Amino acid sequence: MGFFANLFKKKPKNDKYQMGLHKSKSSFDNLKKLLDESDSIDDDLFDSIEDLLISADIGVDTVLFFTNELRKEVEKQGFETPNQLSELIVDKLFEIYLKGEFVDTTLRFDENKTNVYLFVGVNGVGKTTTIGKLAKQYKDLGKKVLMVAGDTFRAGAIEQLEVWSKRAGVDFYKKEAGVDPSSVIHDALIDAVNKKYDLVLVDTAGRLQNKVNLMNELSKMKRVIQKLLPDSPQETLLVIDATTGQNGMNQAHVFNEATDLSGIVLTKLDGTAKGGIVLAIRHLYNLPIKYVGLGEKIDDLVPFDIENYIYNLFKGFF
Ligand SMILES: Nc1nc2c(ncn2[C@@H]2O[C@H](COP(=O)(O)OP(=O)(O)OP(=O)(O)O)[C@@H](O)[C@H]2O)c(=O)[nH]1
Repeated sequence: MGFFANLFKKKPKNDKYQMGLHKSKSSFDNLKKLLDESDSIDDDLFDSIEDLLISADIGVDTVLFFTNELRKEVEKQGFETPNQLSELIVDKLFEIYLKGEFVDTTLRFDENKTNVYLFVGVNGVGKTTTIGKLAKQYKDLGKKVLMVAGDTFRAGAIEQLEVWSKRAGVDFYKKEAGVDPSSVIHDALIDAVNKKYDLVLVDTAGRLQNKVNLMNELSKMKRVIQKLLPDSPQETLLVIDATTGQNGMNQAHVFNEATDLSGIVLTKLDGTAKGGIVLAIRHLYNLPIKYVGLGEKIDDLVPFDIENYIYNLFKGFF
């Protein structure tokens, strides 16, 4: 059974996905309109499909790869009417995402240990908000959580994180602004281990300097963490704002080269019609998207689920 048949039999349902992908769905509805209104499968149709998918931010390289695969399959299966393409498009999008392997989107969490998650990414992408939302989820699971203000650079960052720690009902560790972030992390971790915290969520400064500085700063933080906790950080998550499109892709490129990322949190998916960035990131960087932000409220962060994602983009098609 193909991905398509499986998916639409199962009908994965999650209201948050449905609402959060509302804008992106409109881009994909245009694709349906295009297939409905076209008379034949020809180069013009493929060009229009490419334009539509590029406008949904799937990215030029990924789209060209995708339509190439689509053309091959159309020829192989002898399809003639545009509507026959719908199922094939769903199957091929899955293939692009899965690449023939199981994509593990769970966050690594070692029971009976102090786990450390490091959040990196440029200013304003939603790091603080994401840390607050995730803190609440782990707290609700009964875990002892500490939020650490590792962004000592930007005025206001420490206070903003503190507000979120209160909202989530978890503890907070800070030093004064301007202090070396690695020293904050070091002292926070000693405290966290002594007090048996299950999870430490570390915010980091979001300035995108040159790659060498970024690399040095991140590797210093990791050295400090690993000296105290050799298996940590369990996760180094790059936070990307889905509304920034190709800019977000460039950030993925720079951070991926500067440090070992374990995954991505894609925020503000609710605020864009360009939700296709999910596929571009996966196709080009092989990084799993582990969580997506689907709104500003504390509950609006959900584990990324490719089935829910594709189902909610294609729901009106069939
Ligand atoms: N709609 C929507 N807004 C979000 C989401 N995540 C974060 N935001 C908003 O994005 C803005 C920036 O979020 P922050 O968490 O302050 O971003 P940051 O990366 O910590 O920024 P700096 O502290 O400047 O580095 C805030 O207004 C958030 O409410 C999301 O998933 N959806």
